[in-house]
Amino acid sequence: MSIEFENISKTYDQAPVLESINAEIASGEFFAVVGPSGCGKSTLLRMLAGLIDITSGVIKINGKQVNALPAKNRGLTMAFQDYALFPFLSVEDNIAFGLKARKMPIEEVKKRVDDALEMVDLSDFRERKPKDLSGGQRQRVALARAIASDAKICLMDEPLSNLDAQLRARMRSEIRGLQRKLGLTLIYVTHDQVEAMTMADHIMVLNDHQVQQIDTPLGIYNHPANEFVANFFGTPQINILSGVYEANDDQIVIDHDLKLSITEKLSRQNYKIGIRPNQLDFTAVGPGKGNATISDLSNLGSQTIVSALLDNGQTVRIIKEEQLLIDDQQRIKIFSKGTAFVFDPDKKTLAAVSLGSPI
Ligand SMILES: Nc1ncnc2c1ncn2[C@@H]1O[C@H](COP(=O)(O)OP(=O)(O)OP(=O)(O)O)[C@@H](O)[C@H]1O
Repeated sequence: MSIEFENISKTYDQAPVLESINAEIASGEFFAVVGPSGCGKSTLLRMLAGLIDITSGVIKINGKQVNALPAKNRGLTMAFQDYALFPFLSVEDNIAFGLKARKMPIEEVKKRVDDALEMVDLSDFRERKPKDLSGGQRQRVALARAIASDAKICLMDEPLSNLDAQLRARMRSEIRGLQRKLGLTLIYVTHDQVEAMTMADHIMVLNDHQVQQIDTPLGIYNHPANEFVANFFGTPQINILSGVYEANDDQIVIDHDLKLSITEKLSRQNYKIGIRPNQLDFTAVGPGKGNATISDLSNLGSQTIVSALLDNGQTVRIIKEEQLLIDDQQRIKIFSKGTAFVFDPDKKTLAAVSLGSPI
């Protein structure tokens, strides 16, 4: 089942929350919606579910406008962060409720409930009432209910937010596997860029009431539409540095060792440059040499994240794929080994450029 958002806007008490949202979601696609808290992710999902009104625009499911269709007739299933479970029903009855209501044969209901309970690790909790569960367990019941459903569109709003890291990692791949197997169209709201990157076919990035970019995970990482998107994806965060365009040499100069060769002519003098921490490297040098001083080291086991202060006052983060033992305050020479992004003053991406070799 495909989904289309056509010029969807939403205002609450005249305050805009979403402006002119356009997106097409293909049948069987895993579509993640990401953005910072309050950017309107849940609002978009709730409009699609039919739980709140659309201020203007059209939502289509399988090519048919559904603006006025009641939630229960939209053929969707939902696992929302606060989606209420029936307090008087046991865990298994909560999961089976919708299936029984649709007159599914009882053996089929039992199988689906069993499979779903196993998947979310709650087989031993089937008799319990929601009040006797932890927050994370309740969330898993809501997830199991969505998994067991036979709807072809599934909406999930931060479904893994209350789970511990291990279970969350397992659930990510279980949900992804199940979505593929059943051919579900899955709209998945999260503020977690890693979740979106690892699970989705396409990602919609929302901010400032608007769509910033819709692309594949690698498309977003490799070709961010603007500074916001570049900042949102990637751990540790991309470095945003100031550079000056020198028209004579067609270069953007960050400092005397960090220069970007630019093929296209740029008109303005000052630019923001985005360089991912894995696109920088350094060598240790003697006192008074190089272009930066190490200010902090975080050893993560297989990697080391290094913070360094460039002599011109800008701070950069660099990832080394090794356990690095080096002194704080060590002088280093930073150089580049890959691509960078040049942002114009409106924060749009002008170009992805190759960094010049060290001089
Ligand atoms: N019923 C309402 N009346 C007025 N404003 C609302 C209402 N519901 C949500 N909002 C506002 O709309 C904006 C978007 O809220 P929404 O819940 O969609 O954001 P979100 O991106 O899902 O955030 P989070 O990640 O924190 O859940 C917020 O500023 C919120 O305060």
